[in-house]
Amino acid sequence: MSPDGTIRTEHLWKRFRADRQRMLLRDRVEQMGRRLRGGGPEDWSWALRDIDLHIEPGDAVGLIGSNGSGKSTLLKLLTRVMYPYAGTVDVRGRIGALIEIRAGIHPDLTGRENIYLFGALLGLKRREVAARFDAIVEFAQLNTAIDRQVKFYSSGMQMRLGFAVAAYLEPEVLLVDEVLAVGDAVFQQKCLDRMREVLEQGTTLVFVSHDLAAVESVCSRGIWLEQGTVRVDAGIREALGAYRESIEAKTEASARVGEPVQLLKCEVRGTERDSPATGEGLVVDLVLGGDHRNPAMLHLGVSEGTASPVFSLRHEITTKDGEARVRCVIPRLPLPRGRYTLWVGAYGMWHIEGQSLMAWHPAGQFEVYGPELDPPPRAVVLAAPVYVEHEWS
Ligand SMILES: Nc1ncnc2c1ncn2[C@@H]1O[C@H](COP(=O)(O)OP(=O)(O)OP(=O)(O)O)[C@@H](O)[C@H]1O
Repeated sequence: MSPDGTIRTEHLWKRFRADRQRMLLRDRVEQMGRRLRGGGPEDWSWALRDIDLHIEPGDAVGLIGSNGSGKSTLLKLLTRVMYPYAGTVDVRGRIGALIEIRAGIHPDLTGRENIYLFGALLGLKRREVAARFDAIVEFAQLNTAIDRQVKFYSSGMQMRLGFAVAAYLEPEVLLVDEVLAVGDAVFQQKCLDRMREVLEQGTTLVFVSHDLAAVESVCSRGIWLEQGTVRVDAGIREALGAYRESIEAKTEASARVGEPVQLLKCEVRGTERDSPATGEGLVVDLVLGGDHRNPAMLHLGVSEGTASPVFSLRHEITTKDGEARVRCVIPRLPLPRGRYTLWVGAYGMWHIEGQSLMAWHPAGQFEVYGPELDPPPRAVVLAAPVYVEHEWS
């Protein structure tokens, strides 16, 4: 028999009625028409297709993937708030889960009652819950609100209570979906710290988040879901690298034909040598084309792959005779060693300010040579890599 903390799924399939999703009027009319014509087969869409997973006790797994790829559905099947269409789910040991803010929290009960109820559901004795009660209230920063009915809590308070309960009642498996989306920065940091603590105690963690830096800082294994199937299951860096590359490729693939401003050429190099290096000069040469006569604002950004740049710069341009040549020189590049993506976009300044003339898109990748960043302490997540010149004495 597998030890507590093991998660195993075999040939897991889950489907939903497509018409259960939000429908437009035109979809409803079409659906009614189908029914009137004598029914016809129901529309199903597969949220998970043949998922085989094996997670060992103490593993820290980051579940990543675009919206609708099946991450939340997979967590719901693991907690059994939903059942699969086919296949088996086997999760050993007590499960602490924060899947939806309100999941498992009863609005008419007070915070205190919810904590005891949740503990009882996990099979803990009242005494065992009492021993952890103060830690939960302190973590969730609820103080006197703990004796108020949960329906009067803000969504942030409910989330804090939900996470504290899930993470402090010593589960053997902790499943966490997007906790970072609601809390403020300090609370996000506390959640990440707590996840690391429970991992050190041997708990198995499955963490879903779109905050890839946070996932990387907590997880050692990454599973990338795409359209309900496992696309990559590997070490966290490898999985995140592959996922980031695919995001870029997709953005690039969404063709920019027909836009008023076109990027005709883009070159990135160092000033001292061809390859850019930390603390040395960087030159970006761009040639833009198009028939846009009015001035436009050109934005240029550098990212680690996702559309959110580490920094962005802007410059006013005008395309004369259908062309504009722009050079941007950054005298001392503040980026550590790594692979980066250059993003560009152009936006209108007159008539309709901010109108997209060339959508924000990746224009190319470049490698930076130089020192690696000093690793931060375990409890800290770096949002973006910046190399800061410094001296110690
Ligand atoms: N209760 C439901 N009824 C109908 N369809 C659903 C239901 N729950 C999920 N789906 C569908 O299943 C697919 C997977 O959804 P899921 O919420 O698991 O994705 P996700 O990867 O968690 O997305 P996100 O990153 O947006 O949270 C989507 O197409 C979604 O519309």
